[in-house]
Amino acid sequence: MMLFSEDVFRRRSEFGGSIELICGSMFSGKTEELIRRLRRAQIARLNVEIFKPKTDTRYDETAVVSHDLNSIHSTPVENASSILLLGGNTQVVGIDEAQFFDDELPNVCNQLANKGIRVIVAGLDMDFLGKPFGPMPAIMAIAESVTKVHAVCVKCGNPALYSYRLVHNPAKILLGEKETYEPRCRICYHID
Ligand SMILES: Nc1ncnc2c1ncn2[C@@H]1O[C@H](COP(=O)(O)OP(=O)(O)O)[C@@H](O)[C@H]1O
Ligand SMILES: Cc1cn([C@H]2C[C@H](O)[C@@H](COP(=O)(O)O)O2)c(=O)[nH]c1=O
Ligand SMILES: [Zn+2]
Repeated sequence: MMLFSEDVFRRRSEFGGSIELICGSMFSGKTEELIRRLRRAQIARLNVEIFKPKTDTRYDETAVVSHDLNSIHSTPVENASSILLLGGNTQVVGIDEAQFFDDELPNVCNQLANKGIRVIVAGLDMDFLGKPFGPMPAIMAIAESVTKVHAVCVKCGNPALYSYRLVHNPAKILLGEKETYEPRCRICYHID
């Protein structure tokens, strides 16, 4: 049984580049799924480079870290174009917290994939208002594979697709964890 559609897809694109997107709310397992795919690539002895935006300093300056503290080394970058400066023998590129990158990110992903690189991107599809977040919709449109993962709604236990902000702050970007956000399903998100 195939658990992830990306596995089916990879058989077809073994020798070519591609873009895979992992999206969902906070606590939905995006980072864990990203790390899982990247570790498998490392086990296959492929040259893997991982990037995250410099602004995301939550758990660690240089590592991509999941809420369960599973981690993998990464390079923090100032903007999307910096990702193109990677070493010449890179075969797989991982990008976490893609929603924080600038609008060049889709173009950067396309350039890498067109060079034969497997690009795996993870990020929030919606902000706390339920609006599409940054470059995520554009990456969705150009990706070969899109995996939407769900957290567990903290109110009712159903699959959650929203990140509910618990504090009053209208800024789009507000780093935080459980004290600031909780994952909620459609019904519980709209209740209050
Ligand atoms: N409400 C929740 N629903 C699902 N997972 C949760 C929840 N609260 C905490 N977690 C933990 O968060 C982990 C996922 O973390 P992570 O991959 O960093 O998520 P994301 O990158 O999507 O924010 C889960 O494996 C689980 O242990
Ligand atoms: C919804 C929402 C989230 N953020 C911030 C909060 C966290 O620091 C990250 C998301 O991290 P995760 O790996 O997906 O858990 O994004 C934000 O700045 N604005 C928002 O609207
Ligand atoms: Zn709910």
